[in-house]
Amino acid sequence: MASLNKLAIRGIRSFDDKQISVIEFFSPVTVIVGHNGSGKTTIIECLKYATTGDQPPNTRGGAFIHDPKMANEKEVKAQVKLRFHAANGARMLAVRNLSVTVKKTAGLTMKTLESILALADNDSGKGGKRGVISTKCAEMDAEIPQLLGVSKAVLENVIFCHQEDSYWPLAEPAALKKKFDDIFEATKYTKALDSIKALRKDRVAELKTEKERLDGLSREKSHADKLKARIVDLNQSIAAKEVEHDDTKKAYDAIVISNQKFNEYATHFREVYLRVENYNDNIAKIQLDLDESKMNLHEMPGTDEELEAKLKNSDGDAVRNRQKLAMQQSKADTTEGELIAARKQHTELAERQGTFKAEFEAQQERMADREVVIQRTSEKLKIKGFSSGLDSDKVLAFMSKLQELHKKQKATVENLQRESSNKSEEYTRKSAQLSSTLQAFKAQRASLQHQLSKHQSAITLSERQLEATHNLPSELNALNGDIEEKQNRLKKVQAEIAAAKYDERLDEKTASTKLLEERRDVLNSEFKSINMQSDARAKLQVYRNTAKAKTAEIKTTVSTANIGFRRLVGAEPHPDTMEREVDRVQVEKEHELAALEEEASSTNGVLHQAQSLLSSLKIQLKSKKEELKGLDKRLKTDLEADSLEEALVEAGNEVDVRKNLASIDAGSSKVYDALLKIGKQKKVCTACNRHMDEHELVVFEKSLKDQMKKSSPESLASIREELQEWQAELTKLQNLRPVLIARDRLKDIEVPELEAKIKEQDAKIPSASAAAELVRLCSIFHPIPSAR
Ligand SMILES: Nc1ncnc2c1ncn2[C@@H]1O[C@H](COP(=O)(O)OP(=O)(O)OP(=O)(O)O)[C@@H](O)[C@H]1O
Repeated sequence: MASLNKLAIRGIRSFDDKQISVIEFFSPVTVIVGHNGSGKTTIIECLKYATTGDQPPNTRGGAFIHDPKMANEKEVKAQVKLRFHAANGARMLAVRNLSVTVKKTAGLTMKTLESILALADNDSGKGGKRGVISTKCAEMDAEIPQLLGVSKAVLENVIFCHQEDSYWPLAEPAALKKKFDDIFEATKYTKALDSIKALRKDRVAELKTEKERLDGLSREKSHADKLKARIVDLNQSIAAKEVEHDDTKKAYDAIVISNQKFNEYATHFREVYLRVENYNDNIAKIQLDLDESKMNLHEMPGTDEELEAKLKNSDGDAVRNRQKLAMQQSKADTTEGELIAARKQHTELAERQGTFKAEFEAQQERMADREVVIQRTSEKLKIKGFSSGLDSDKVLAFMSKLQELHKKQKATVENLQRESSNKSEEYTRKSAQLSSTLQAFKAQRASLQHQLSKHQSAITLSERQLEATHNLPSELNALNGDIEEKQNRLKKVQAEIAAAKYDERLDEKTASTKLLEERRDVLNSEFKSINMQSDARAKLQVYRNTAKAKTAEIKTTVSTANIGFRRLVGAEPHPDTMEREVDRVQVEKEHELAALEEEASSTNGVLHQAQSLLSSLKIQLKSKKEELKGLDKRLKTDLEADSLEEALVEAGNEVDVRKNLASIDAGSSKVYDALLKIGKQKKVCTACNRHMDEHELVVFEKSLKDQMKKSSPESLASIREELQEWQAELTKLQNLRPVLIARDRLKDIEVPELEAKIKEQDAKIPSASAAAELVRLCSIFHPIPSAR
C-alpha cells in the first residue's frame, strides 16, 4: 500500500523561499493543526501539486508561489519535494520547481522549472541519475498516481480536494456524474465503449465491403458458371452445326445434282420453246396462207370423191397438228413449271450461298481473332516468329510450342509449389522456433524483472533497516556488504542480460522473420502469376481446340469451294493467290455477263425489230392484198374482155362507128333513094360513076337500102343511144386503166415484194429468237464466282 513519507516546501504561499520546511507523515495518521492562515491548506495544496501537478484554483499568474514583494525579491524560486512509498513498495521521490518573476509592469510571470521523479535511493540522493524515471511534468503527472495506486481523479477530488472544490458532491448532475466517472474510472470504460462502437462501425463497414466483395465474387462465379454453361452450349451448338453442315452439304450436293438436271431441263425446255415458237410461226403462216387461200379460193380440179378424200386427209392432218400442238403446249407448260421450280431452287441456292458466305466471313473474323490472340500470346510469352503471316502450319507450330511451354511451365509451377510448400513449412517451423525462443526470452525477462524487483524490495528493506539501525554500524556494514553483493549480483545479471544480447538477437530474428515473410509474399505473388498463366494456358487450350475445329470446318468448306474454284478458274487453288484469282475470274465473268446482257438486249432489240417489221409487213401485205382483191373485183366487174386494151379499142371503134352513123342526117336517105332510083334505071352508081351489072346492082340496092334504113330517124335515135352507151363504156374502160395499172403493180411488184420480205423476216426471226433466248439463258445461268 502506498504511503506518504515526507514533504518539503520552499517558497509556496506563506512558506518562505529561503528555507525548506519539512513535514513528515506518520502511520497510521498525521494530524495537522494550526491557526487560521498558518498554512494548513497550503500543505494539502502542495501535496496535490506534488502528486498531480495541479495548482489550486484561482492561482494563475503565480499566486501559488510566495509573493516576491513579501520576500522583497524580484524573483522567487519555489520547490515542493515529496517522498513517498509507491504501491509496489518502492521508495519514490518527486520534486517540482517553480519560479515567479516580477514584471516591469508590476505583474508576475510564473515559470515551471525542472521536475524529477526518481527512485529515492542513495545515489539519487547524491545527485546521480540512476533512478530517475522521468523529468517531464506530463509524464510525472501520469506516473505518480499510478505509483500511488490511486487515480488522479481520486487524488484531486477525494484525497487532496481543495476546500474551495469540496462542494462538488452538491454540484449539478452532469458535473457530478463527470466527477464520479472520473473517480471510478468509468471514463476509460466509456472511452472503451466508444472505441468498441467505433471499431464495431469500422468492422461493420469492413463487413459491408467484404459482403460486397463476396457478392461481386459470387456474381463473377455465377458469370463464370454461365460462361462454362455457354461454352458447353457452344460446343453442343458447334457439334449441331457440324451435323447441320453435313446435312447442308448433302443437301447442297443434291441441289447441285438437281441443278444439273435443271440445266438439262432448261436446255430441253429451250429446244421445246424454240420448237413451239417455230410451230406458232408455222401456225401463223398456215393461218395466213389459209386466209389467203380463203381469199383466193379457186375450184380444185378433180372429182368430188377425190376432193372429199383430200378434205378428209387435210382434216386429219389438221387434227393431228392440233393434237401435236396441244401436246407441245402442255410440254411447254410443264417445262415452264419446271423452269419456275428451278428458278425458285436457284434463289434458295443463292440464299444458301449467301449464308455460307456469311459463315465464311465469320470464320475469317474468328481466324483473324485467333491470329491476334496468337500474336498477343506470342508477344506475352516472348515466342518469336509468330508476329505475322500465320498460316495453318505456323498455327500448328505455335500450338506445339505452346504445349511445350505449357509442359515447362507446369513443371516449373510444380517445382515452385513444392519449393513454396517446403519454404512455407520451413518458415512455419522457424516461426514456431522463434516464437518459442521469444516466449522463453520473455519468460526469462519476466523472471529477471521479478528478481530485479525482489532485489529492489530487498534493497528498500535494507535501506529501512539501515535507517532503523543507525546505531548498528556492524549490521550496517553487513547489510552494506549484502547490498553490495546483491548489487553485484544485479550488475552480473544485467551484464548477463547485456551479454546475451537478447534484444539484438530478437531484432535479428524479427528481421529474419520479416525477410522470410517478404520471401513468402514474393513466392505467393509468383504462385498467383503462375496460376494466372495456367488459367491463360487453359483458355488458350480451349481457343486451340476451337481453332482446330474451325480449321477442320474451313478445310471442308475450302475443299467444297475448291471444286467450284477449279471449275471457274481452271487451275488448282492456292491460298495466297486464290482470292485474287477468284476476284479476277469474277471481274471477267461480270464483264462476260455484262457483254451477254448487252448482247441479249441488242438481240432482243433485233428480234423485236424483226418481229415488228414482220408484223408491219404482214399488215401491209394484208392491206395490199385486200386492195388487190378490191381492184380485181372491180376489174372483173367492169371489164368483160380479157384485155383492157382490146376492150378499149373495140369500144373506141364502136364509138367511132356510132359517131359516123350518127353524123348521117335525115336528108341522106333521100340521096340514097335518088341514087337507088338512078342506079336501077341506069345501072350506074352516080356517086362514083361506075357501071353495075345485075348482081352488083342487087348488092348496090341492098347496101343503099341498109343505108337508108340506118339513116332513118328511129335508126338514128337508136344509134345515138348506142353511141352514148359506147362512150360511157369507153370512159369506164379508160377509168379502169389506172385501176389495172395499180392492180398489176400490186400483183406483180408490191405483193411479191412484201411476201419476199416477210419470207425473209420469217427466216430471220427463229434464229434471232433462238439467239435472244440463248443469250438470256446464258445470262441467267452465267456463273459469277465470289472471292468469299
Ligand atoms: N502569495 C502569498 N505570499 C505570501 N503569503 C501568502 C500568499 N498567499 C497566501 N498567503 C498567506 O498564506 C496564508 C494562508 O494560509 P492558509 O490558507 O494555508 O492557512 P490556514 O491555516 O489553512 O488557514 P485557515 O485555517 O483559515 O484555513 C495566509 O496567511 C496568507 O496571507
